[in-house]
Amino acid sequence: MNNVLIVGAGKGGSAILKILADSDVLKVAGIVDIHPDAPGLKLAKDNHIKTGNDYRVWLQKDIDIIIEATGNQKVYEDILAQKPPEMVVVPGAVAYVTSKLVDEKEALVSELKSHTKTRDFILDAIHDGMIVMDQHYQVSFVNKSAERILGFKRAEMLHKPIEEIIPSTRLPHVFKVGRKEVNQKLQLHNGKKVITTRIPIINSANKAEGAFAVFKDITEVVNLAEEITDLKEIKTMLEAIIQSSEEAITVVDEKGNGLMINPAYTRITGLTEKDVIGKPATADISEGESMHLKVLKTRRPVRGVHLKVGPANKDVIVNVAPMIVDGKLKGSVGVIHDVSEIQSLTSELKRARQIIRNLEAKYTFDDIIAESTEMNIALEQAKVGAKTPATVLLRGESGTGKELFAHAIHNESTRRHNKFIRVNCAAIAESLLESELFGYEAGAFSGAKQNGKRGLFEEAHNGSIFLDEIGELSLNTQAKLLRVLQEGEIVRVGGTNPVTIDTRIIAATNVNLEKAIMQGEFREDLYYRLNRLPIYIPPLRERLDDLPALIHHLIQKLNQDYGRQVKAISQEAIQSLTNYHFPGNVRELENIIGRAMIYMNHTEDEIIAEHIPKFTSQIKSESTEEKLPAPNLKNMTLQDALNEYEKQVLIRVLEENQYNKTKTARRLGISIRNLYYKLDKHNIDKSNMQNHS
Ligand SMILES: Nc1ncnc2c1ncn2[C@@H]1O[C@H](COP(=O)(O)OP(=O)(O)OP(=O)(O)O)[C@@H](O)[C@H]1O
Repeated sequence: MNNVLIVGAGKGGSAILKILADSDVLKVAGIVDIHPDAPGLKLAKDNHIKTGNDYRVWLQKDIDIIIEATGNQKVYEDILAQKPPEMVVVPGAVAYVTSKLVDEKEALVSELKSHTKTRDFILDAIHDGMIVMDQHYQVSFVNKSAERILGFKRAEMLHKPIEEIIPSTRLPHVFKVGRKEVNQKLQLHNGKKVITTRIPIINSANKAEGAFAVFKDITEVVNLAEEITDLKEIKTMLEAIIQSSEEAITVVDEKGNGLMINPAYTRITGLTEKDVIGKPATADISEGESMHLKVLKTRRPVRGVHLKVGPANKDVIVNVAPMIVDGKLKGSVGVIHDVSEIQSLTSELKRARQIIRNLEAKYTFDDIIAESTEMNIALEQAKVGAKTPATVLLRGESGTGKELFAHAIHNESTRRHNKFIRVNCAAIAESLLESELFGYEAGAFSGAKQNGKRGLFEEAHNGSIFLDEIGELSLNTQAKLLRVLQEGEIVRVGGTNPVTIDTRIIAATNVNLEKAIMQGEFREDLYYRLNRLPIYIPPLRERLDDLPALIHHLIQKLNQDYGRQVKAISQEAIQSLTNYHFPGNVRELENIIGRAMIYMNHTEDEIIAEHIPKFTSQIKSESTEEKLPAPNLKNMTLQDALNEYEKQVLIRVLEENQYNKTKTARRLGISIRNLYYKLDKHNIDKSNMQNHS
C-alpha cells in the first residue's frame, strides 16, 4: 500500500479520509490540517501536521502520494502557487508523486485525471470494500470494491436496508452502542470470507449519524494459504519419494549446477551432496558427456545413454528430462540405472528360466546348432516328425544330441503343454524298470496293504516318453512295449485290466539294433514298430562344419553356468580341435571347452590353443597296464579292502575311456547295467559321463 498524505479542508471528503486513516486501509503518513476547526478531522495528535498551507513540509516526509482531497478553491490555488516540480495538477484534485514512484506516475496521473471527484476516486481505488449506513439503517454509500465483494451493483444497494445487503451485519449494533469493532472475521452470504472493521460515525455534537464498515476479501488469501499448505504437503511427499527411491536421481538447475541428489545416487556413484550440490553437472562423470548439459542445451529428453560415473567408474545407463515450468527451463532431472545391477538381474532371470525349463523338456529346435548339411537333414526330418504322432527312433553315437532332439520334438509337437518324461532304460535295474514304466496294482509285490502306483507311461498320458538306450531293454519288457505300440494300452504289473494311454514314444539308441536282432537280443516286430521314423544324427567328426558354431554356442552356455565372460576362441585353438576325432561327440567337446574355461585366468577372455588339452595323450590307453596302488589295509576288513580296490579300478578305467560307460563296461567285462549299479554303490558322479561310444 502506498504511503499517502491526505490534505483535508474540513469538507465531507476529509471525514471519509479520516476514517480510512483510522481503519488502517491506507497507510497514512499524516494529515495536513489546513482548517484546524474543520469538522470530522479528529485525528491522534502526533498524526497532525499543523502547517497551514505550507506544502513544502510535505516534501520532507517519506511519502509516495499526496492527494488534496477537497474541492476548496482557495487551497487549490495555494497549492498551485507553490507547486513543486513533480506536482501534477488534476481538476478537482492535486496529486504529487515523488520520484520513488516515477514509473507509476504516468498511469496514476491519467487515472487521477479521469476522476473529477477525488473522494470517490480514492475510495474506489481502494482494494477494500466500504459500506456506509445512515441512522435509518439504510445504505448511503458503497465503493467499487464493495460491489465486487458483495456481488451487487451500487444502485442495487443504495438506500436499501443494510440487512438486506449483508444479512449478518453488525453495523446496527455498532451504531447503537457507539463502539467500533476491529478486524472481525465474517463469512458473507455468497461464501466469501472477509475481515471487517466497523466504526460508528459520530458528528461534532457527539451524536451518532450512522456507521460504516471497511472490509477486506480474504477468500483468496485463505485459499492461497490452503494452496500453500497443499503445496507444502506435495513438496514433503515428493521429497520423501525421491529420498526413498531405489532409482538414483539427480537434479540440476537451469545453469547445470547440482541442486539435489538422493541416497540411491550416493550408493551407485559413491558421490555425496558435498561433491555435487552447487557443482557443475560434469562433476559426477568419469567417462562420457554430461547428459544434463545436453538436455539443458537442447531442451529435449535423452534416454538409455551409457556413461561411467563417480570415482569407481560405475557403468550406468541414464535417462534425463528437462524441467520446463510455464515454458521456462528450470533445470533437468536425471535417473541413473546401475548396469551391473541390471546385468546381475538379467543373469538371475536367465537362471530362473533355465530352472523352469529343467522341469520340463528343456530344449527347442532353436537350441540345436546345425551348420552342416548332414545335421540340417536330421533337423528337417525331426521337424517333420514333430508334427506327426508317429514314434521316432533317434540313432547316433553317444553325445551327438539325441536327447536334445527328443526335447525339441516334444516341444514342437501339439503335446508340448503336457509332460515329457525321460527314461534311461540302461540306468534302471531290470526288475524295477517294468513297474516304473507300467506301474503296479495294489498288493502286487508284498500283500494287500501296498498301494498301487501309476507307471511313467500313464504319467506321460497326452505327453511324450523318451526311452533312451532302448537297445538295453530285456526281451520281456520289449514284449510289453510292443503291446503299448500296437494296442495303445498298458497292463499294470500284477494286474489284468488294460489301461488305455495316449503317450507318444520317442526312442533313442546307439547300438546296432539290426545286429541285436540277428543275435536274438532285440525283437524284430518291435524294431519295425519303432523304426517308422528313424532319424540319424551323424558323429561330430563327420560334420566338422558344425564345430565353430557349436564352440561359440557352448562358450555362451558355459559362461552362464560358470559365471564367466569368455568372449572368443582363437583360430589356432579351433584348428587344433578340428584335428580331433571326438569319440564322445558334442558332449566331449563341451567337456573340453568347459575344462579350458576353468583353467583360464580370470583376466583372459579368449580361449587359445594352450588351453586345449593335447589329444594324443588322451587317446592312448596303455596306462591300464600300470599297476594300481594297493589300498591302505590298516583296520580294513577284506570286504572293505575289495570295495575300495573296486572303486579305484572303476575310476581309473573310466578316466582312461573318457568316462564313456559302454567302453568302460566292455573294458571291465561287465554289463552296462552292472556298471551303473557299481557306480551308484561307490557314489561315483555320473553327470559328466557318456553312455556309449
Ligand atoms: N547340435 C547341438 N547343438 C547344441 N548342443 C548340442 C548339440 N548336440 C549336442 N549338444 C549338447 O551336447 C550334450 C550331449 O547331448 P545329448 O545328451 O543330447 O546327447 P545324446 O546323443 O543323447 O547322448 P547319449 O547317447 O549319451 O545319451 C548336451 O549338453 C547337448 O546340449
